[in-house]
Amino acid sequence: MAAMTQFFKLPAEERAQYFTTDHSKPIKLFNYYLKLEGDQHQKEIGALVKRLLVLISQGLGPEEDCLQKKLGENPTQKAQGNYYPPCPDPDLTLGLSVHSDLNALTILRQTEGVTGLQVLIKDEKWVAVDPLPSASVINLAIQGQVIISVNFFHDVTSMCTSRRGVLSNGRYKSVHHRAVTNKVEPRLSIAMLYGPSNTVIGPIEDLIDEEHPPLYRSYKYAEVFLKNSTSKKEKEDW
Ligand SMILES: O=C(O)CCC(=O)C(=O)O
Ligand SMILES: [Fe+2]
Repeated sequence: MAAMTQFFKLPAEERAQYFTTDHSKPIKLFNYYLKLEGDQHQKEIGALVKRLLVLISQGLGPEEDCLQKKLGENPTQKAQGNYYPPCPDPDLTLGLSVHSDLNALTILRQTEGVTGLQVLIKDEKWVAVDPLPSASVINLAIQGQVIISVNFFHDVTSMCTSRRGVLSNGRYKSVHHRAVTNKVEPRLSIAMLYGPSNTVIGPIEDLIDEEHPPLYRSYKYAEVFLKNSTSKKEKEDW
């Protein structure tokens, strides 16, 4: 968090050297993606991701590595830093507009003591997911739309679920969420995005039968979400 805060305090010209729309660059300033590699933190995240995937797989019923297998041999792992300076009139703008994450799961760290993240729950209500000390927010897109807070040592401490027609549109996306700003405090969040590379996304075979047919067609992840050439409109129509 400290390194990312320093980064966003750099003069704009210095940050500008990282600006690129080339998605193959390991460091890019665009949606502020930074690739994490090889440090202790990444190992902790890897262990947390594995544990979560096993727990979810167990909850679903089949083998405990079924989700890990679904994500393929080389799952992608990226970090996105979001910096929200104080805003004189927070009612006029959002820090990050409403969206769904397009990966399998997101682990989010937020500045302690500063509210910002909100999720959309039933009846179109926005609910704040405030930072808990030493906790991360886990945003899942695997089987539905669930936000879990876990502490960093992997005990699930609280769970706030929001179900808005889970997988009703057959997409591989998380709960709708957004970030609001406030007048006083700057806020930083780091989202660790963990997802498939170019594997085929579809239901786990053990969970489908004649009574429970697939609700959507299988597709290659990269085909739909990662191609820069795919327009927003085409993605929505898909
Ligand atoms: O700043 C936040 O809490 C939200 C970040 C987020 O949704 C994202 O990076 O995808
Ligand atoms: Fe997000």
